[in-house]
Amino acid sequence: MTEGEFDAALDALAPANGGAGGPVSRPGDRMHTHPRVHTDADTYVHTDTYAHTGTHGHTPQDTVAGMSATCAAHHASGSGEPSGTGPGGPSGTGPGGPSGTGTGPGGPSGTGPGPGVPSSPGDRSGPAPGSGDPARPKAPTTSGPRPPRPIPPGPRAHSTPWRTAREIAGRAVSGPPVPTASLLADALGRTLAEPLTALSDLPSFDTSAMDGWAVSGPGPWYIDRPGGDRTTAEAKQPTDAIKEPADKTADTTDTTDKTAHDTAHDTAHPGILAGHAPTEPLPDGHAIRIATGARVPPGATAVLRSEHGEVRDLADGRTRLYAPRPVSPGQDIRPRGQECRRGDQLLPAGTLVTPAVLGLAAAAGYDELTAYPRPRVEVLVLGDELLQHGLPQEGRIRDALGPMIAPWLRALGADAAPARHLADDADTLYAAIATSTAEVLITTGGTASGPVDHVHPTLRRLGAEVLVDGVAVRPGHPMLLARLGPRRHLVGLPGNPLAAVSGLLTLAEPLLRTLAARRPAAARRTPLFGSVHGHPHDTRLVPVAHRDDARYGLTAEPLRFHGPAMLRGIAAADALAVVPPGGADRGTEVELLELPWSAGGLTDWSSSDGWSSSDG
Ligand SMILES: Nc1nc2c(c(=O)[nH]1)N[C@H]1C(S)=C(S)[C@@H](COP(=O)(O)OP(=O)(O)OC[C@H]3O[C@@H](n4cnc5c(N)ncnc54)[C@H](O)[C@@H]3O)O[C@H]1N2
Ligand code: MOO
Repeated sequence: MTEGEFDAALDALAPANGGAGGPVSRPGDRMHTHPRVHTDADTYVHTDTYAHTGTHGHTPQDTVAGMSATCAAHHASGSGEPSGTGPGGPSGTGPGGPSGTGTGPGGPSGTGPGPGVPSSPGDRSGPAPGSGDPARPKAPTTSGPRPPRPIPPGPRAHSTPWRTAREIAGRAVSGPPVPTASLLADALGRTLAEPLTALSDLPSFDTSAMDGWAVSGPGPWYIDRPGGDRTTAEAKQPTDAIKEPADKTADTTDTTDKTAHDTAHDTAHPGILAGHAPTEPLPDGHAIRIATGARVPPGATAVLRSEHGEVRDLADGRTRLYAPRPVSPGQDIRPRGQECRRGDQLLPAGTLVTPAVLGLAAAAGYDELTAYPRPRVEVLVLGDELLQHGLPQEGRIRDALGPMIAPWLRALGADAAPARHLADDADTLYAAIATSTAEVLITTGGTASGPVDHVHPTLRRLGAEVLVDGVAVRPGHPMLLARLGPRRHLVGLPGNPLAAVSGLLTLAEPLLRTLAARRPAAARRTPLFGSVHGHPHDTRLVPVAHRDDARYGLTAEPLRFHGPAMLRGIAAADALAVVPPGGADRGTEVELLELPWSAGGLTDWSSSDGWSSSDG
């Protein structure tokens, strides 16, 4: 069955099942919404496959999240990967015993390894379906007795609830290291360790807000030149005329109207420019041309914009500046200290240094900022099958994680060196971890229990303390977190690319956040544009895109191509939706994990500071 045929089949199913998912056919890469299906076993195809085969059964999940087992099976067979007949043996033979033995996620503290952080009250990855969590939709009713569900092997037995895992990662270190001073440019993406206090008044002098004339008192005004030579700007005007006291009652019969433009753009007499030294006081009744940002001379009472002034040659040969509209005192002058006085706190400690903060700091007189250093992170990409160039071929695939993980870590505030590629060799991995000087090591792949999955044995060999060993989240459940030593940690990301993203956001992000003293992103909840099926026990992270909806306003639209081995969905996503066990219907508000580039966050991912593991 082709992708299109599969989608058509799902569309056809929707009305038959009650169409709970809203519209079923939309353009683009959006995931189709699907009816809630009738049996618990059918609700989450991925896990069912797991349960029946004792091995991973990704294929249905790779295609569409919320779909019936029937469709999934069709799709799986159409895609060339058998459904439910994996190497793990016949249905129901997976190790782990029946469900309900207390190994499911979400129990009281102690179900996860490590420090035993209790589940947060809102942790919905905890109890098994149907256990009365009011926030979770009820499990669909079944038509007959349900056979016991075998527990899948491996990490499942140790799975830490998703929220608990995040809390453990966030508390794995007590706080950031000692702050350091750095040049402004180097502080980007770091967190201020001290309040940003104004080193100067801002503005530090009375400033013209507009190009025009600084004027003193009511008009009309004689026009001066800067530099103390009090002459008119107009060559025709006798010098002595402007040395006379201003005569506000003089005959103002025009002979010629010069437009303001003519005068304002007289480059021979540009007036007071930004950056110029202070000028003499401006006497009452006088005006002087001034540029935006220039110091307003003492005595000036307002700035008249060039487009609001009229320079007229009078019958008596004099030239005067007129303001057809009333000029209010202080108009278009930014008084000294308008934004802040020296010593004012501009930003509190704990502020993320964004480009705007750099600008403010520079404006306020800073050359350096005291901020927490970026955590130094090393990425080790494992897998002999990985190619770094060219087309996938002969069973080998391109490394998708090396190019992705290091810049993503930088966006999370880390100083990540370019990824290193290691052969699938236990001693190589051991040496790389043992000799690394990084505060955080990230490995990709090798977390499961295959013949060349060396991460667990290597951590044992290193005597590491495993804080999280498997998380009740899909994809990515084999992810792990280990303490290698004081303030040295390792996050093991699963090799499947979207599973690695899940691990990055579940374990690496909270750890790096604490190390970098970054504040957690404000929790954001958004209604789902379409239904998403849930895993029976585990939290799901599903790529979503923001989408306007007539009924719900801004919604999160689940995207297709969200299987563990796929990046197509996440690459088009704005966020990952946190789907609780049991799933969520259209319109249900779900928590979103915003992606750094869509959250308005800082995406300082371009380069590292150039450190390598040989640095001290
Ligand atoms: N018996 C079991 N087998 C597996 C389980 C399990 O519970 N029991 N879990 C499955 C799940 S879920 C995942 S996720 C993976 C995790 O596997 P590893 O972390 O050991 O990763 P690998 O086996 O090395 O690779 C898995 C998959 O990902 C591809 N890969 C690896 N690195 C990259 C990369 N840098 N770029 C692109 N793709 C990569 C690799 O070729 C494999 O296809 O284990 C399941 N198995
Ligand atoms: O399928 Mo795994 O869930 O990629 O972690």
